[in-house]
Amino acid sequence: MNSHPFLSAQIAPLAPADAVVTLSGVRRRFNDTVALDGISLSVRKGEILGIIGRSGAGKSTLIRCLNGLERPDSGEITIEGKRIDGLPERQLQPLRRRIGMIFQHFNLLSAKTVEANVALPLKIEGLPKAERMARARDLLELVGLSDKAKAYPAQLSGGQKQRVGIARALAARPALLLSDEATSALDPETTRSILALLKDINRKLGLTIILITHEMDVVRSIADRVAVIDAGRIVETGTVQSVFANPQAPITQRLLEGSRPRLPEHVAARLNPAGEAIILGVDLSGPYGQSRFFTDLADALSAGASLIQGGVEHIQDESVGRFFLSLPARDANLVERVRSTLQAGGAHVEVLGHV
Ligand SMILES: Nc1ncnc2c1ncn2[C@@H]1O[C@H](COP(=O)(O)OP(=O)(O)OP(=O)(O)O)[C@@H](O)[C@H]1O
Repeated sequence: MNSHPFLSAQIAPLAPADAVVTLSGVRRRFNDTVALDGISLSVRKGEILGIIGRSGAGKSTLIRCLNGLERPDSGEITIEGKRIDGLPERQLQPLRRRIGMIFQHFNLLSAKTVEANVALPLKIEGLPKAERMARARDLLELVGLSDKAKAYPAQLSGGQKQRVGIARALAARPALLLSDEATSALDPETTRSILALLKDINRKLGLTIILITHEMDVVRSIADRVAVIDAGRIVETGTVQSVFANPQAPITQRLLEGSRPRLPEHVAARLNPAGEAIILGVDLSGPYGQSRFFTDLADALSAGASLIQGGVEHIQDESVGRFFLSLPARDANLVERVRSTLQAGGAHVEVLGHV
């Protein structure tokens, strides 16, 4: 469900019983800059939440508050039911181990082998060598790098380095994996393979993942839910399909611009409050987009509507579509019939203007 852009940041949602992470009214300012302006959200066990926003929106500050590197000025942060805001450093350390992190530039130690990098968090924990090496071997198998255990980071590709980063992040069996722009430095094909690996690990281990990114495609391919952050506030949350099908906040619409059909420029430039043709924007998601919509669309086209532009795509297992139709403004009955039929099917229909 989409939340109202102006309410979501201020009203703390009730945390679900199986929440791994809960933030409530988290604020952080740096002198005159408000980096986080009352962030409230929770992440359920086994969920993948994508947090997306432009540069400067507050993503890094949010991550740093989650892993205890930054303290909020006010508000509460709970990880697995324990308040972490305001804890002294000594008490933060064991809680920090409950959070695995992967980074854009991998942060591997170049002088250590792949298996030593993976086993490092366990060495810090004081696990005996045989146990940590056995765990490193299991993790390297999980990420498909068993044959690189003795290699050094410089001998690996970017995608392989990130696989090592993922294995290392999982070493201490974290409750939460934080991914900070983990695919931003990778090419599209490698990005897809890393995202598929994260989804696979999420399913196999039931691992909760927060993905911080500025790329909608990352969110689209693996997140269950998305939270859009802008100027330190959550301006929109919802399932990935609902946010892609019908983005509410202007910033979400801008972030999605490149990945959804748009009204052609020459039509958009001529939009007016009055004119011969009414332009409708139609957003749909779910089963309606798979069959009945096209029957209804064909009926509308044969009755006098024209299709300007549009398409349907699959987001994970659900179809999401966006279409632009033009209808003769003088035929009010037709306009109303098309509108009510599409709405009855579950589409969101909006009059964008006239040309
Ligand atoms: N230590 C700091 N001192 C002063 N201002 C800061 C500090 N850290 C962050 N800010 C400011 O807070 C705001 C949010 O910054 P933040 O780094 O969290 O954004 P971001 O979404 O992670 O951006 P990017 O995607 O570019 O990394 C920005 O205006 C930034 O300049």
